[in-house]
Amino acid sequence: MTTILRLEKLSKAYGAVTVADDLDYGLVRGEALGVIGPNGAGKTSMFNLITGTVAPDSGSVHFDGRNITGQGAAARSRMGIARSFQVPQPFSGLTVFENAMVAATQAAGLSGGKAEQLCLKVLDQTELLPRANQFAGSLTLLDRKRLELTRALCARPKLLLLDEIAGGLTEGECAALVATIRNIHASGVSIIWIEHVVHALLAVVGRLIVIDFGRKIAEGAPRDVMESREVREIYLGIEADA
Ligand SMILES: Nc1ncnc2c1ncn2[C@@H]1O[C@H](COP(=O)(O)OP(=O)(O)OP(=O)(O)O)[C@@H](O)[C@H]1O
Repeated sequence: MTTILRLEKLSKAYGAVTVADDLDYGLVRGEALGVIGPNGAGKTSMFNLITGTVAPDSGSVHFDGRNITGQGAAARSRMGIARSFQVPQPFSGLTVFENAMVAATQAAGLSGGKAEQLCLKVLDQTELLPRANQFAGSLTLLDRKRLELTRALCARPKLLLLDEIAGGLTEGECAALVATIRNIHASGVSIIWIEHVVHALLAVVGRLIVIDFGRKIAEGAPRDVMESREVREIYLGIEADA
């Protein structure tokens, strides 16, 4: 078992607001890790520190055997780190296929037939192939989320960061999205998934961490973590001895 990602004593503050406080954990290659925590706990900031759009005040990020702390976002993307955003950000005036092609050419650096082949493979995996010629702006919320996954996968990532991708979906749509994410994970991509829709998260991840005020306050098997005093007290806002 090798570690694909390691955060070492990572800290970041915006003035008085601490978004990362000595964050320290690793991700095994091929693992799916879930992240939960209250609003404003610093979860998205953690993704910004991993993707390199934000620099830490101290600590380091290691990916695929290299210290990448000094690397920018573009370099990290080329190394194999991709993310989906909380609010899907497709090019609405382009078709689904064209959106995928932008990612395959810009992020994966492919061209011509190779880029097209990758797009078709990913669209099949994300179940968007039947919508390939539809404008992104006309997609349902579920399909916009699938397009967000498609764009991230067309960068050919080793590590996929999912930021609250299940929010706003109906139960049935959520189940369909979970099936797609399980499929992506089964193909070998390592995943870190931040999610408030906990039952969706638990259907995919093998380990869970809890972040509060930028600190990792619990970590372990999902069921143990969900039943822990820290989660009851801080995440669910229930007194531990209630
Ligand atoms: N660039 C910034 N400048 C100043 N404050 C920031 C900046 N980015 C984030 N913050 C603040 O840091 C805190 C953590 O934000 P972050 O988005 O990381 O939390 P989160 O856990 O992802 O929250 P949510 O679950 O609501 O998405 C918030 O109080 C936010 O307002």
